[in-house]
Amino acid sequence: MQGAAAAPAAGTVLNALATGTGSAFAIDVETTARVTLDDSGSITGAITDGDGDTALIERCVERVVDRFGDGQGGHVETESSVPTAAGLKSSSAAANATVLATLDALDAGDACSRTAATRIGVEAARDAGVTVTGAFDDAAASMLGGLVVTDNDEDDLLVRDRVHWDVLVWTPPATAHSADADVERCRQIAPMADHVADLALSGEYGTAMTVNGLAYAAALGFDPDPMVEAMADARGVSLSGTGPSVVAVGNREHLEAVADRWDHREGRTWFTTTRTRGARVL
Ligand SMILES: Nc1ncnc2c1ncn2[C@@H]1O[C@H](COP(=O)(O)OP(=O)(O)OP(=O)(O)O)[C@@H](O)[C@H]1O
Ligand SMILES: O=C(O)C1=C[C@@H](O)[C@@H](O)[C@H](O)C1
Repeated sequence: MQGAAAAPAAGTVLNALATGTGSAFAIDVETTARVTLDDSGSITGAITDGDGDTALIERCVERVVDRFGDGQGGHVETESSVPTAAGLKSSSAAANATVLATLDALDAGDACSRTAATRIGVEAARDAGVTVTGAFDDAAASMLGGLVVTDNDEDDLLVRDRVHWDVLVWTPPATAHSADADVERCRQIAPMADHVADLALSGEYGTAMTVNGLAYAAALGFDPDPMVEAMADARGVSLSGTGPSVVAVGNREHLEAVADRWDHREGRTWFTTTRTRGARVL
């Protein structure tokens, strides 16, 4: 019994750590998961070309088998072009790809809606301790594609919209695991997060992103300079997730000027686009 699926990474409009309301959009880099199920009764995981923690993907297989299978064991392996712990939702992409690949292996894709599949990955992320709120915002953006606004306390989708932006990403060499973020500091900026939620719910995504980026950079101790350097040429720019990546959206011509300014920075500055298509079975 074999299955395979791929899911995209995402960038942030509103980080949910302050209030539980979050917003994110899918970007065109993805993680692929291949799942083989057998009668061994135990589940193992591997990351191609990586030695990261496989607890999340193993837990995803386990949760899907518990619900739709018959006690199968097996193996899951992911391959990814999404940098890990960089703020680009690598965990959500890995979880979604694994959940869909396992459903595919069980031939149970029709028995589980995409929203239900997203919630299984979110529960697995909570089990594995790689998230603060469950990150239903990141997971829904990755699973459904486009831009979402969500209530992460209830794992509810509030808005799904299509956006068509070029996206410039600066990924510094450092990493920052979401689970290690200073949640108390983030809660102190709740009034700003409420304002960002209002902007996002009225479709002012670019401005929402920029206010979010400045507020979270201040709360989490990141340098606001890359955002200041982008503001004149980007529709919106934000620290993504709990950092350290910074994501600017707009059109390519204007973002080239931002890329020139970011190029001297340590790490990688790279272009992608938003993505309307979410996760897919291969
Ligand atoms: N390709 C992958 N295969 C398996 N597990 C992965 C993969 N990518 C990420 N993970 C899991 O997700 C964890 C990283 O989650 P974390 O939330 O810290 O990073 P992120 O999702 O990239 O960041 P953010 O939530 O700020 O966007 C890793 O420790 C690992 O357990
Ligand atoms: O772990 C979490 O709960 C989160 C992590 C970041 O990606 C945030 O952007 C997201 O809103 C919530």
